[in-house]
Amino acid sequence: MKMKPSLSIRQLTKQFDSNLVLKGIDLEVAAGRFVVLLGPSGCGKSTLLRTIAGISDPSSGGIWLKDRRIDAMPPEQRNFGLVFQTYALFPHMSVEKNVAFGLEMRRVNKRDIAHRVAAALELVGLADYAKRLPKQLSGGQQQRVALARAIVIEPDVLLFDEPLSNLDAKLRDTLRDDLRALQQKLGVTSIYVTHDQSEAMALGDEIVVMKNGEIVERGTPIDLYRRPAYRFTAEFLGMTNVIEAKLRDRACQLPWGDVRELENPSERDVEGVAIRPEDLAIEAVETDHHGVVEQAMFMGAATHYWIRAAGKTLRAITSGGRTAILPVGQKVRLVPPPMLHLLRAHHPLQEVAA
Ligand SMILES: Nc1ncnc2c1ncn2[C@@H]1O[C@H](COP(=O)(O)OP(=O)(O)OP(=O)(O)O)[C@@H](O)[C@H]1O
Repeated sequence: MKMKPSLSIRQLTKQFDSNLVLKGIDLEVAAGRFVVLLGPSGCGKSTLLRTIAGISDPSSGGIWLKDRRIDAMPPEQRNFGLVFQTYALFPHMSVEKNVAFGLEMRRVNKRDIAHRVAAALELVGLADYAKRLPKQLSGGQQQRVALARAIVIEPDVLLFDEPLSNLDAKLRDTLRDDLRALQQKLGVTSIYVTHDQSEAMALGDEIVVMKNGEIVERGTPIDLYRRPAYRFTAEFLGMTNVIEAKLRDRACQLPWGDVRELENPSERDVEGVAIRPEDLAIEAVETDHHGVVEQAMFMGAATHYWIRAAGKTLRAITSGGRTAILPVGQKVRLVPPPMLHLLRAHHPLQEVAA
């Protein structure tokens, strides 16, 4: 397999009129890595992806593919494969013609085109659909055609902008798993935009968390989930409870009196401790309670609780559906894990600016 290049984005900004949508993005994507840009609507993920694709020009900064600067290059010369939320297939062309289009533009010879189109359709599981028109396919199949069209050109980089969001839940999971397997097989450097945290965790070698046109932090899904530096990441990635606690040396005291050790006691500018809902056990009690069940929702594999305690609503998730569900109004004790993790309030750029 040909070695795929890395991608470097340096000090990239994008301004629409007076609106600074990207505020100096620095991002390295190592060769063959699958990096997910995750953040709430409007944080600039799509703008960043479109700038990498060359559909949108940066206001300042640069983009390098290995050591070749590409930000002034027209999109068609970048050799990037793009897959968008809307499939953007040519409606009057068959599946194979749609997939062949990029190769015809590159003046690849006919025999090679036929061979490569067949191989790409095989890879996305559509070998039997070559002669169909897009309208004769389901949404999931149309997105597979778009994927075949993106990979058939043997791209240096694959760019995805919420490609699964028009599909229903079941199809979305299947296509997500297939997409990941395909990316690993091809080893193509990939950037994927989503606002869905579970999609980001399932797909990414790394997740880059964005907020207001800036990168908050990046890391592997496990690191960001288990040890986020910032409150924003913790809340965006796992509905984490953030609790104001009194800090005492290497430990903290929770509002209901319990004392717990800290995983990262030397952290500065902290906003609270993190307790993920699945780590917060609850016990029904009659006296000495910490909180009261505000809402309970049975979800099959788990039951989700909203507990009113310490002046706020905390989330708790208990696994298994075998035990009885605690009723609304039930008094409970909260049992957090023995070791807690401190969260920082500000993200790095704010700290630099301060
Ligand atoms: N062509 C444009 N002209 C003016 N403003 C734009 C343009 N494109 C995007 N914006 C603005 O840039 C900001 C970031 O938009 P962008 O689409 O990149 O966000 P996003 O994180 O991808 O959100 P979503 O998930 O909703 O697409 C928004 O405030 C948006 O209104």
